[in-house]
Amino acid sequence: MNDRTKNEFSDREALLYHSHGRPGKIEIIASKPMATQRDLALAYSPGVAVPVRAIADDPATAYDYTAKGNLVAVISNGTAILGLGNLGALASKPVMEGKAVLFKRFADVDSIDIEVATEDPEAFINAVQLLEPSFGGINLEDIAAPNCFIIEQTLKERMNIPVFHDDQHGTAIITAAGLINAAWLTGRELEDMKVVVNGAGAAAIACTELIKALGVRHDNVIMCDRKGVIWQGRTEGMDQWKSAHAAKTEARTLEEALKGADVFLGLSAAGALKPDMVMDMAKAPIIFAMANPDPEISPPDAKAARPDAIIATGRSDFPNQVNNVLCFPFIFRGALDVRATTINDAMKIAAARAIAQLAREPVPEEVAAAYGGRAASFGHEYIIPAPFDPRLMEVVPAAVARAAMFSGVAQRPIEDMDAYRQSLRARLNPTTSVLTLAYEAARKNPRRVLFAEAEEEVVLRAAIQFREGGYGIPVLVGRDGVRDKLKELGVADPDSFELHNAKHSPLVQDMTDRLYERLQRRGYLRRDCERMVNRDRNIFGALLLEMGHADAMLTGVTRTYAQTMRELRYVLDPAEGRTPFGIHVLVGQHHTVFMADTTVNERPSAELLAQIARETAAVARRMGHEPRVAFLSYSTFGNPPGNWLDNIRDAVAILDAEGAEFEYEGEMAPDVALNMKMLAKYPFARLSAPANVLVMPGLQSANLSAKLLRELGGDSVIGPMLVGMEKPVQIAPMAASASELVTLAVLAAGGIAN
Ligand SMILES: NC(=O)C1=CN([C@@H]2O[C@H](COP(=O)(O)OP(=O)(O)OC[C@H]3O[C@@H](n4cnc5c(N)ncnc54)[C@H](OP(=O)(O)O)[C@@H]3O)[C@@H](O)[C@H]2O)C=CC1
Ligand SMILES: CC(=O)C(=O)O
Ligand SMILES: [Mg+2]
Repeated sequence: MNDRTKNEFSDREALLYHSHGRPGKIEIIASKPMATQRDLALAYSPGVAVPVRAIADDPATAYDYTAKGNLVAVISNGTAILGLGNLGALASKPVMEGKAVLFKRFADVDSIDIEVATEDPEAFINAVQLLEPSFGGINLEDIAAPNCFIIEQTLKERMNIPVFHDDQHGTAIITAAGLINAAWLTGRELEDMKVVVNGAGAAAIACTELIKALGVRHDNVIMCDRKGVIWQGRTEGMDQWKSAHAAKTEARTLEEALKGADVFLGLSAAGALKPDMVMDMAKAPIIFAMANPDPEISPPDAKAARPDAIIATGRSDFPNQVNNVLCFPFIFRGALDVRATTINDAMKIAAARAIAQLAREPVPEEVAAAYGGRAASFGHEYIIPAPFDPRLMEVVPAAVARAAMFSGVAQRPIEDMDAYRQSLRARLNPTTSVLTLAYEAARKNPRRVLFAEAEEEVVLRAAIQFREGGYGIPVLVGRDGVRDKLKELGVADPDSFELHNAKHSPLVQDMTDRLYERLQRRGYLRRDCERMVNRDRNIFGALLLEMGHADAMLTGVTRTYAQTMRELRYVLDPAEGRTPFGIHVLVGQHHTVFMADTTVNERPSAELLAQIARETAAVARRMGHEPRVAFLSYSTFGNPPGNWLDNIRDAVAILDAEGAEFEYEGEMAPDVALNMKMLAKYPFARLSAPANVLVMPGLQSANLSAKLLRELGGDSVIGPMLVGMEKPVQIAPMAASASELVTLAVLAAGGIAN
């Protein structure tokens, strides 16, 4: 099934995403040096024996000497994979790997997936309980009811670390948060609401229990399963967990149950709710269709049937994503940080209330972009924060940690809550967040980005991703065969891509006139210009940009950087009063460093070094970092002496004279700039912490360093970003991947790099 109409991607792309490069979504990275014989002697035998003995003497020290305290296992037997049913342990692995990386992405929790091939609850319990030494917490996932209840309850009793069945409690917490807000918006009290729950499995039972604990009355809830209403007296297909929620009612079908109901909570399967069933619901009904990947009813169908409804789904591509991803990373973060022995009801309710409260608060400007084009103020289309809202990381773990401390399950209470909240913020790499925000800003304001080298498969894949991610409209430059290639890449409607080919373009005459006007006094004849327009894709593309057929341009994979720059400069000028230059951004989990000028100016003057410092500091700020600029040199404050230092010293003096409003210092060697211990040897230096903006003394050292880091460094590298051109244009590295190209296209369109 190639399902582009339903999803933002085709099935082929989903498979490519998973198989590309290293198969799967997860890898393990060593957190300690492993370079030398001595490192190995410490990491493994004989050094490792020392922590072994320490842990044997005092088991609590495992949290000090191993990764246990920040490590969660995501464990499944694959009996209820999303709403796809029992497809087995192996088939659940992509989901479990996905959950593991979401733990890392959203809350810096290290996580590993474990698939256990048994449907026998006792065998499953035995397997998991034996894993206690390895982990700080256990996240059970996609295990079908009713065995999931037995499994979780037994493991909670037998294990002394948090055990949390995400489909039950993560879902219940986020459902409760959404429901509290939807009730508030529609002027309802929880105790008066008539609720129909469709599904009677892991998620449905736990959601029902939590909303009842929060005030929804037992008599006001009707639960349905595949056989219809679970009514008091029904015997078929029952178990003790369903019986506990059996209703005293004459209704026997979902349709009957929904008459006059205020709320539909769907935790069942795709398409279970038909539009005509919602017609008889109460005024301003609340419809949470949470089955994944496809909801019980699509939001457009629900909206068409009931325009007055508040509608939520489990998906990210509709407003109001009620999905446990909003909960599980953050609840574990809080639980791990206080070394909680369990995740109890007080912690769950604290998480639900914190999430509900966050949605009611105004969204700060720097977070607004995270909401893309969607409503970002509390209302029908925004009852719940989006998972990539960075405030969740600060608010939810802190609420959970506090509740754990008050309810007496925290083994290591937090002494300074303010400092803890700060440390939570620091765990999120701002560049990752800013890139997310840049992506969302692009979705909010989609621009036309010209991909000048559309014959290249990598460029076409980037253009497809760019369009289907909703980041903007790709404008392609390439020959006619490009449409066949689009088809080969799974695009059903290649004609819907705007393609410019100089061979047929009616714009060539006009372009030639413009180029001739620019170049006639630089020794070019009109026929030279005509040839350039017809033959050079960068010149042709830049003219399209110049003439307003695109808002930004991306090129670079078929020619060297310098050659591409030369071609672009026939058409495009630097922005007034600025000299273009390049920035590489080095992104690690715990640090981000901006390095400039890595691409354009061979020996920058003092004035240019000062401009590079100023503008790179501004880019760093736009990406969420308070800049601390170091002017790098082989020499630190005059030692060793040399002839190349004057420019740097003059650049510092220029910034002094103009009263630059960021920290800067120089000249200094990279180890001084980046290492606090070295920096401390120069107490007069005006950097309060290691530098995060490195202004390089010349292109030789800058370009070499950037390329070495790109090829050898463990961190990921963004860029180079070209800044200072009159029009947003980016030159990608020749070896750029499709996702690197998409990032550059987004940065160009979104203005971060300009
Ligand atoms: N948005 C979110 O965050 C989450 C969503 N979910 C979704 O909830 C659903 C259930 O997951 P989970 O509880 O883990 O699975 P379970 O297997 O434990 O439960 C499934 C339940 O759904 C019922 N069901 C299935 N089809 C229908 C139908 N057509 N009409 C009525 N009831 C039906 C089953 O009925 P019976 O008992 O008769 O077999 C069963 O009670 C999935 O679609 C899942 O994706 C789950 C967790 C989180
Ligand atoms: C979101 C989730 O956990 C599920 O659909 O199973
Ligand atoms: Mg699940």
